[in-house]
Amino acid sequence: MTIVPVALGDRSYDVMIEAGLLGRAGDHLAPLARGRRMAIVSDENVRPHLATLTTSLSAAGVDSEAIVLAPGEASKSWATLEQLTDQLIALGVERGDHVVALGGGVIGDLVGFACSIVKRGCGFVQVPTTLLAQVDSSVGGKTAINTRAGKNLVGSFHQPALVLIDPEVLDTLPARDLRAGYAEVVKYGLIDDPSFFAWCEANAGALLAGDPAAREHAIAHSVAAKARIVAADERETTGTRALLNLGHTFGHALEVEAGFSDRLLHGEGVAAGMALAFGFSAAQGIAPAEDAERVKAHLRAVGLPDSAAAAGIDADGQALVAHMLHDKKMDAGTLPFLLARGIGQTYLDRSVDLTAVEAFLDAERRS
Ligand SMILES: NC(=O)c1ccc[n+]([C@@H]2O[C@H](COP(=O)([O-])OP(=O)(O)OC[C@H]3O[C@@H](n4cnc5c(N)ncnc54)[C@H](O)[C@@H]3O)[C@@H](O)[C@H]2O)c1
Ligand SMILES: O=C(O)C(=O)C[C@@H](O)[C@H](O)[C@H](O)COP(=O)(O)O
Ligand SMILES: [Zn+2]
Repeated sequence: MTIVPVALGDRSYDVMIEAGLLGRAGDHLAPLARGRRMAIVSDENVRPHLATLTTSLSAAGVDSEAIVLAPGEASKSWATLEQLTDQLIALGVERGDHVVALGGGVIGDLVGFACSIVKRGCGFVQVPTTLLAQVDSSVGGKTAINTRAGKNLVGSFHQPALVLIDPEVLDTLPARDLRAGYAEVVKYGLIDDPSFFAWCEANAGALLAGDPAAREHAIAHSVAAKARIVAADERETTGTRALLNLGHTFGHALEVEAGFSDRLLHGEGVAAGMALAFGFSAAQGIAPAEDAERVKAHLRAVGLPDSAAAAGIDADGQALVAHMLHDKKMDAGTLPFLLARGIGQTYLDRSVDLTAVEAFLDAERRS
């Protein structure tokens, strides 16, 4: 088993990664159950894994009750949050209990947020079942729902008590969702790890084909990178954690245009967003054009969108920049952007001219 510690003082926890771990999850969850019934929140598509988890819990002497929600980004909403908090309260969840979030990033973000407000905060455990959730969303404690105005605009920081990752659950994940999650893997290479980006170029095929060694390496490497960044800047106050937002200012604007629907998955928006961040950096003379082209070429090679058009979004620069003004990185009326001096050289630029961003997006749209 690989164990990655997330060092956050009295909020520290471990991320355990091991093939087949879901079938043994009960052993790790029993101490958190304190002899009480555990609530598990999941979605319809995850039912086969829910059965494995409940069996493992009962073998460890823990009773459980499942709440199964509708799948998809639309569940990160006020309506589903209200329904879920009512259900958790009806189940008698106490502050000292730990609710299990079994699913992708949607379940993890929603359940984490619900657990941060039910009874003013109860515990939770992340058992991520998508590549995206295993490499990114289950670690770090960002929780949220979407609002009409934008992505993740209402939420909290609420750390899980434990993260259990079983790479084998990815065997049932549809190829499109696997690819979308892969965008967040590539992100770690582009942020500050050029040799990991080179590893991605060489191994993406094997990883996306389900090769266990490639999959486990990508998960463990990504989790370690995320744990390091989160430990350095838990609440995104110094600029370090903002690096994890590479591609997201552009990507979230594309997601708003798509109406948080299956038309554009989060990872697809991030892929297009990273291509745009590199394209803009190159257009401004900050990054070499070859690096921006290399990023786009890799995204295309794995079937991810490398532009707004490839993501199926036809919106002008003004409309996209208007969405960006709701970004949570806004600071005293200016919008800091994640730009890059090259592959593995991402930085937070606080002096980006939004009219230049608009012009760049309009030129891209015409090209
Ligand atoms: N909190 C964070 O730090 C963070 C980081 C990245 C992304 N996110 C959020 O995560 C969300 C995207 O997460 P996602 O890509 O996991 O999407 P998701 O949770 O919608 O899961 C994708 C699809 O896979 C299905 N699924 C999940 N596990 C499965 C399995 N093992 N087998 C078969 N089907 C399975 C789901 O039902 C869904 O249809 C977005 O809302 C994004 O904003 C949060
Ligand atoms: O954990 C982080 O910090 C991230 O930024 C990870 C992102 O991949 C994730 O999509 C996150 O939810 C975006 O954060 P937001 O603050 O822009 O909503
Ligand atoms: Zn993301």
